Amino acid sequence: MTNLVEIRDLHFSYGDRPILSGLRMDFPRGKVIAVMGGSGSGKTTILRLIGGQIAAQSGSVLVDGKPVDPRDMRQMYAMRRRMGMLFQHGALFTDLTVFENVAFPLREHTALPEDMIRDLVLMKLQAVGLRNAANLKPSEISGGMARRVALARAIALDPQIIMYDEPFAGLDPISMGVTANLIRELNDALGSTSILVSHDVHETFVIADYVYFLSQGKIVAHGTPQQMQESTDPYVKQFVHAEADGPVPFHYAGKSLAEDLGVGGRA
Ligand SMILES: Nc1ncnc2c1ncn2[C@@H]1O[C@H](COP(=O)(O)OP(=O)(O)OP(=O)(O)O)[C@@H](O)[C@H]1O
Repeated sequence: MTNLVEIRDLHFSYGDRPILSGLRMDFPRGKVIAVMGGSGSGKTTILRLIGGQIAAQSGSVLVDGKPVDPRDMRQMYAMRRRMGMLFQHGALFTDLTVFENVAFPLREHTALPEDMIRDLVLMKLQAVGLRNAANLKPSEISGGMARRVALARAIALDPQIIMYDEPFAGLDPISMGVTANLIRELNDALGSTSILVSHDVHETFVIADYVYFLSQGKIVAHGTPQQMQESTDPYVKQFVHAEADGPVPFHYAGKSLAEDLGVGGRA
């Protein structure tokens, strides 16, 4: 099977508020797949459904051919061991050193002897260029370095799937480029499949093999970064060229301003 993750006819709502409707997405093995879209369009929700933190009302999420079922604790534990996640605010443990932060998942999920944990942690830190920062605390490193430590921690168990939620948020342009290159290099070195949620068109298009554009819980466009660059679709154009005006809504859906102000009419 070429797809490591497959989403089919997926519908998800929070209470009676529909968030995702009729989603179909493929995440082929070995590729970096980006999910882009406006704020609140449901990108993080997709990651949480793949990670089994929430369950869809209908449709399916298959990981390596098996349906993700959050109620099946045993299966979820085994699946999550093969997933690395780097969340937007995936903060490091501030009281632990860089070394101990990266060692954490190894200690949690394996019974490896200490000398092997040490070698694995140092190899992961070497991969992100921070082997010599192993003994520092998070307060002693920069924001860009902290993101790289979080990356080393996310790949500590050599995951099959690595999910990134806004990995470039809050980084300076140089750290952004470094992080983007690392995401691609680590994906290829580990032979994993990366799912990248990002707003940052430039960095994302440099490293992604394929891009999905989400708007209001639906896929509105998909293709290679080059196809997206050349797209004439108004959603894609607005997003790719960072235009303020276009179909991507600025307001959170709900009552009109006129209704809220009690002045009648429809805005
Ligand atoms: N626990 C929750 N309960 C109710 N609604 C939620 C919950 N989490 C998210 N939502 C809503 O679901 C919608 C999709 O959220 P999601 O976090 O997936 O969006 P996103 O595309 O990742 O947005 P952003 O880019 O701003 O992080 C949003 O409108 C949000 O308000």
